[in-house]
Amino acid sequence: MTERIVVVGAALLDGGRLLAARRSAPADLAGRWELPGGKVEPGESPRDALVRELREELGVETETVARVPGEWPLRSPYVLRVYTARLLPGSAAPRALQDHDELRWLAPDRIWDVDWLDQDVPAVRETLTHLDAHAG
Ligand SMILES: Nc1nc2c([nH]c(=O)n2[C@H]2C[C@H](O)[C@@H](COP(=O)(O)OP(=O)(O)OP(=O)(O)O)O2)c(=O)[nH]1
Repeated sequence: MTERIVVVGAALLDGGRLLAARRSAPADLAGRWELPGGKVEPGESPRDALVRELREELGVETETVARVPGEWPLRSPYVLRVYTARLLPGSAAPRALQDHDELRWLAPDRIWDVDWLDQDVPAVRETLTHLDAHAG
Protein backbone atom coordinates (compact mmCIF):
# COMPACT_ATOMS: atom_id res chain seq x y z
CA MET A 1 0.00 0.00 0.00
CA THR A 2 1.28 3.44 -0.89
CA GLU A 3 2.05 5.81 1.96
CA ARG A 4 -0.12 8.93 1.98
CA ILE A 5 1.62 12.27 1.88
CA VAL A 6 -0.19 15.11 3.62
CA VAL A 7 -0.59 18.45 1.88
CA VAL A 8 -1.68 21.16 4.29
CA GLY A 9 -3.84 24.02 3.09
CA ALA A 10 -4.51 27.22 5.01
CA ALA A 11 -7.89 28.77 5.47
CA LEU A 12 -6.15 32.08 6.21
CA LEU A 13 -8.74 34.42 7.67
CA ASP A 14 -8.68 38.14 8.20
CA GLY A 15 -11.73 40.19 9.15
CA GLY A 16 -13.98 37.28 8.20
CA ARG A 17 -12.51 36.98 4.71
CA LEU A 18 -10.69 33.93 3.32
CA LEU A 19 -7.52 34.16 1.23
CA ALA A 20 -7.64 32.32 -2.09
CA ALA A 21 -4.50 31.89 -4.21
CA ARG A 22 -4.31 31.29 -7.97
CA ARG A 23 -1.69 28.71 -8.96
CA SER A 24 0.85 29.67 -11.59
CA ALA A 25 2.26 26.12 -12.05
CA PRO A 26 2.24 23.28 -12.99
CA ALA A 27 0.40 23.71 -16.28
CA ASP A 28 -2.49 21.40 -15.36
CA LEU A 29 -3.24 23.38 -12.19
CA ALA A 30 -2.29 26.89 -13.38
CA GLY A 31 -5.11 29.42 -13.33
CA ARG A 32 -7.14 27.50 -10.77
CA TRP A 33 -7.57 28.66 -7.16
CA GLU A 34 -6.44 26.85 -4.02
CA LEU A 35 -5.72 27.22 -0.35
CA PRO A 36 -2.05 28.24 0.01
CA GLY A 37 0.14 25.61 1.62
CA GLY A 38 2.13 22.57 0.57
CA LYS A 39 3.59 19.21 1.43
CA VAL A 40 4.48 18.27 4.97
CA GLU A 41 8.15 17.30 5.08
CA PRO A 42 9.42 14.19 6.91
CA GLY A 43 9.69 14.88 10.65
CA GLU A 44 7.65 18.07 10.41
CA SER A 45 4.23 18.60 12.02
CA PRO A 46 1.40 19.68 9.70
CA ARG A 47 0.99 22.96 11.62
CA ASP A 48 4.72 23.75 11.36
CA ALA A 49 4.63 22.89 7.66
CA LEU A 50 1.78 25.32 7.12
CA VAL A 51 3.51 28.20 8.90
CA ARG A 52 6.67 27.51 6.83
CA GLU A 53 4.80 27.28 3.52
CA LEU A 54 2.87 30.51 4.15
CA ARG A 55 6.14 32.27 4.96
CA GLU A 56 7.77 30.98 1.76
CA GLU A 57 4.83 31.49 -0.58
CA LEU A 58 3.23 34.64 0.79
CA GLY A 59 5.89 36.31 2.96
CA VAL A 60 3.60 36.28 6.00
CA GLU A 61 3.95 35.30 9.67
CA THR A 62 0.97 33.26 10.82
CA GLU A 63 -0.36 30.92 13.44
CA THR A 64 -2.68 28.02 12.88
CA VAL A 65 -5.94 28.12 14.81
CA ALA A 66 -7.90 24.88 14.32
CA ARG A 67 -8.06 21.87 12.09
CA VAL A 68 -11.03 21.75 9.77
CA PRO A 69 -12.32 18.20 10.29
CA GLY A 70 -11.77 15.92 7.33
CA GLU A 71 -9.17 14.85 4.80
CA TRP A 72 -9.63 15.08 1.04
CA PRO A 73 -7.92 12.97 -1.63
CA LEU A 74 -5.70 14.72 -4.14
CA ARG A 75 -3.69 13.03 -6.85
CA SER A 76 -2.30 9.87 -5.23
CA PRO A 77 -0.42 9.66 -2.86
CA TYR A 78 -1.41 13.14 -1.63
CA VAL A 79 -4.26 14.02 0.73
CA LEU A 80 -5.35 17.52 1.73
CA ARG A 81 -5.86 18.68 5.32
CA VAL A 82 -7.00 22.19 6.16
CA TYR A 83 -6.27 24.40 9.15
CA THR A 84 -7.72 27.80 9.83
CA ALA A 85 -4.93 30.33 10.36
CA ARG A 86 -4.47 34.01 11.07
CA LEU A 87 -1.83 36.64 10.48
CA LEU A 88 0.30 37.51 13.49
CA PRO A 89 0.40 41.15 14.59
CA GLY A 90 3.08 42.92 12.56
CA SER A 91 3.02 40.41 9.70
CA ALA A 92 3.38 41.78 6.21
CA ALA A 93 0.33 41.51 3.97
CA PRO A 94 0.34 38.40 1.77
CA ARG A 95 2.12 38.69 -1.57
CA ALA A 96 2.27 36.10 -4.35
CA LEU A 97 5.99 35.26 -4.03
CA GLN A 98 5.97 31.62 -5.11
CA ASP A 99 3.56 29.20 -6.83
CA HIS A 100 0.81 31.83 -7.29
CA ASP A 101 0.18 34.78 -9.58
CA GLU A 102 -2.86 36.31 -7.87
CA LEU A 103 -4.30 36.46 -4.37
CA ARG A 104 -7.80 37.45 -3.38
CA TRP A 105 -9.52 37.98 -0.01
CA LEU A 106 -13.02 36.57 -0.34
CA ALA A 107 -15.96 37.52 1.86
CA PRO A 108 -18.13 34.50 2.76
CA ASP A 109 -20.73 35.39 0.13
CA ARG A 110 -18.03 35.65 -2.57
CA ILE A 111 -16.26 32.35 -1.90
CA TRP A 112 -17.55 30.73 -5.08
CA ASP A 113 -16.52 33.67 -7.28
CA VAL A 114 -13.18 31.99 -8.03
CA ASP A 115 -12.53 28.79 -9.97
CA TRP A 116 -11.29 26.49 -7.19
CA LEU A 117 -9.42 23.32 -8.08
CA ASP A 118 -12.05 20.57 -8.34
CA GLN A 119 -10.41 18.61 -5.53
CA ASP A 120 -10.50 21.69 -3.25
CA VAL A 121 -14.24 22.27 -3.55
CA PRO A 122 -15.30 19.81 -0.80
CA ALA A 123 -12.55 21.10 1.48
CA VAL A 124 -13.59 24.72 0.95
CA ARG A 125 -17.24 23.79 1.50
CA GLU A 126 -16.36 22.09 4.80
CA THR A 127 -14.24 25.06 5.83
CA LEU A 128 -17.20 27.38 5.28
CA THR A 129 -19.47 25.17 7.37
CA HIS A 130 -16.93 25.29 10.14
CA LEU A 131 -16.66 29.09 9.98
CA ASP A 132 -20.45 29.48 9.97
CA ALA A 133 -20.69 27.27 13.05
CA HIS A 134 -18.12 29.42 14.83
CA ALA A 135 -19.80 32.62 13.79
CA GLY A 136 -22.91 31.25 15.51
N1 LIG B 1 -0.96 23.86 -1.47
C1 LIG B 1 -1.99 23.25 -2.01
N2 LIG B 1 -1.77 22.25 -2.88
C2 LIG B 1 -2.85 21.66 -3.43
C3 LIG B 1 -4.17 22.07 -3.14
N3 LIG B 1 -5.03 21.31 -3.88
C4 LIG B 1 -4.28 20.46 -4.60
O1 LIG B 1 -4.67 19.60 -5.40
N4 LIG B 1 -2.93 20.67 -4.33
C5 LIG B 1 -1.84 19.89 -4.91
C6 LIG B 1 -0.92 20.70 -5.79
C7 LIG B 1 0.39 19.97 -5.65
O2 LIG B 1 0.36 18.82 -6.51
C8 LIG B 1 0.34 19.46 -4.22
C9 LIG B 1 1.03 20.40 -3.25
O3 LIG B 1 2.15 20.87 -3.84
P1 LIG B 1 2.79 22.31 -3.58
O4 LIG B 1 3.55 22.64 -4.79
O5 LIG B 1 1.77 23.29 -3.13
O6 LIG B 1 3.68 21.92 -2.33
P2 LIG B 1 5.20 22.21 -2.06
O7 LIG B 1 5.39 23.70 -2.11
O8 LIG B 1 5.53 21.50 -0.81
O9 LIG B 1 5.84 21.49 -3.30
P3 LIG B 1 7.31 21.30 -3.82
O10 LIG B 1 7.41 22.30 -4.94
O11 LIG B 1 8.23 21.56 -2.66
O12 LIG B 1 7.30 19.88 -4.29
O13 LIG B 1 -1.03 19.37 -3.88
C10 LIG B 1 -4.38 23.13 -2.22
O14 LIG B 1 -5.49 23.56 -1.91
N5 LIG B 1 -3.25 23.69 -1.69
